[in-house]
Amino acid sequence: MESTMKEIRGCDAPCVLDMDDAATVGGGVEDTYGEDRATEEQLVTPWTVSVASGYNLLRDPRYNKGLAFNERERETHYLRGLLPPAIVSQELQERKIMHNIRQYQLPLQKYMAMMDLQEGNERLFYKLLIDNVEELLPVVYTPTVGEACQKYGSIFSRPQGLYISLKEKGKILEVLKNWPERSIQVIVVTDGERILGLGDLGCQGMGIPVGKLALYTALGGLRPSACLPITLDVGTNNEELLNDEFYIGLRQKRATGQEYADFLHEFMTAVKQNYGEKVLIQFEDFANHNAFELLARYGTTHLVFNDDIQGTASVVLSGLVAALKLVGGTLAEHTYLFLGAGEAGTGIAELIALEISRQTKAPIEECRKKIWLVDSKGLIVSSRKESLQHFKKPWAHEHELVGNLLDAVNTIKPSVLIGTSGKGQTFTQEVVESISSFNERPIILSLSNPTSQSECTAEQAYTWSKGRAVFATGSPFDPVEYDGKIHVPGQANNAYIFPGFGLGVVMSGAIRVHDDMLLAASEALAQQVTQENFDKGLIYPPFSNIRKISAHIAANVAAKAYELGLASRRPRPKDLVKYAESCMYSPIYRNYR
Ligand SMILES: NC(=O)C1=CN([C@@H]2O[C@H](COP(=O)(O)OP(=O)(O)OC[C@H]3O[C@@H](n4cnc5c(N)ncnc54)[C@H](OP(=O)(O)O)[C@@H]3O)[C@@H](O)[C@H]2O)C=CC1
Ligand SMILES: CC(=O)C(=O)O
Ligand SMILES: [Mg+2]
Repeated sequence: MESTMKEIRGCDAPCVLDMDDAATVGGGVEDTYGEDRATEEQLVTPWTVSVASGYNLLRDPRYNKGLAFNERERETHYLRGLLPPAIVSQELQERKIMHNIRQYQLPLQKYMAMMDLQEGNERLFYKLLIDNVEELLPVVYTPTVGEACQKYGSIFSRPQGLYISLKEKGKILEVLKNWPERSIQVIVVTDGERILGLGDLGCQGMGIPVGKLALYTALGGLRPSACLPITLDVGTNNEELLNDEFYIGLRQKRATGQEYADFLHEFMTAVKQNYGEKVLIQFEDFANHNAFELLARYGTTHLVFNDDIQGTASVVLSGLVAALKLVGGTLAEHTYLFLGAGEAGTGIAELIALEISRQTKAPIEECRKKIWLVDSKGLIVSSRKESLQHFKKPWAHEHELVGNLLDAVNTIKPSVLIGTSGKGQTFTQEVVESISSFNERPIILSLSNPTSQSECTAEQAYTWSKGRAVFATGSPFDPVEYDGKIHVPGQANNAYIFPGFGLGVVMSGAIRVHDDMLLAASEALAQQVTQENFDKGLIYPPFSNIRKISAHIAANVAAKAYELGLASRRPRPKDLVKYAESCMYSPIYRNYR
């Protein structure tokens, strides 16, 4: 087919796609905002495009290069006198900033230095993050981002992302138009009600979408300008914040019921109207009483993905598949016990059951019986069914009541113990010793974030299991020496999945997320674990290879989207891994004419 080609947004290198994908108006220019179609009575936003130079260029994070502007650029862009004479390379700038960041004692100081850099020189920020990912991930992401959200009001200097509060009800579309970028591919949105395991942080949850999207770019190669962090401020029930003079959000209790639903619906409608069908909307850190409903309600009309339910499930399934190489057996031959039956817990449980069903051809209802969950009231069993939230009901198996985790471990005798409770120190010595007494190599995952909420520490897991646990955590822990051997805990965090998953969705032009795409992401991640990793007890590959890993995840996800008929970008690239790599944003400075 003869097709007109154009550059795909979000691709650093020119990528080829079919012009038929883009809605065009006369003259071939996209009328994304309907300005050309607007009647005289309709209001339009007066967008202008200008070339930055001089002082404005130095103040524009996207184009600022600091002392890396060369002589010619300083001349042609009116920078003479605005910079000292030295010209330095991006590499030297990177070394200097890393040196400075390492001087800070407190993680929060490092976080603030990174945020300053992001707001001052975007490419340098991403170069640092990509080149030093293992060192800086805990700074811009969990655990430090949790502390940053708790103190967001005090450390707030310049706004990041888009704040949409109840005050903007009826005007959400207009608010979206205030955002300076027009070609958005991924939105991460929160309402701040369940920020990590820290509870309701209201409007201060903004640190999470900002951090997640920084990872979309650094780890997954999505262009920064294509990423939009959004916080929906529907109030907060956190009394401490409501009484905090530095709190930055609405001082009112959370909207609920119809008011909440209408507000969210206006938001979802406005996003589609403004950015089209193919913007990926990632729900993040919503409380479970809204999260499941939002996913179900918008899963058939919008391109939505819940990171806490789906991304976490995909990363944990991958870790379990890899762990089988260390402990033996098939997924179906293991018994699983969760502490925590919310978004993460039931999301993971369902994907494990789905994969077991796929492997064994047994009905999913049968496969679920291998999986048990404990919530704050004890083991989830059939006699509790009536009072359970809907997402727990499939896990209410026949069993007598069991009141606590230790008794559940002793009764169920799991080989895999997974913590998704948001409560720290709940995998006690007795619990770890018990599971280690009937498993040669128990699999123990303490997924709750941040570090303070981890169900147990790495040191506790290895010591109490006498070095036998296959162990991973949601937030990073240092390696532990036990009995003369170094044990390296992996980081079981959805950060392995969502950046590559998002890239796969965007590059294939997928119009919906399907469970099989989560399985494809999971499978691709598990394939990246090497023998060298296994030898250290790792069930995840190191983050230092994450861009390569993300390209493989993206390719597998895109391949599945094509197979399912959900991909709209034609023609399908032959080599999806190469294509994914070619689409990735590079933070290297550009030369300006
Ligand atoms: N590593 C990763 O990639 C990810 C980690 N997480 C972490 O997982 C944690 C949970 O998140 P999420 O599932 O969304 O939260 P939810 O609020 O949806 O679920 C929490 C669950 O834990 C249960 N629970 C709370 N306290 C206890 C307790 N003391 N004993 C037993 N059960 C308890 C709750 O019980 P009840 O229902 O009775 O209230 C609920 O079922 C958070 O810390 C989050 O940071 C989340 C996503 C990804
Ligand atoms: C990692 C993550 O998404 C969470 O803890 O909520
Ligand atoms: Mg989350």
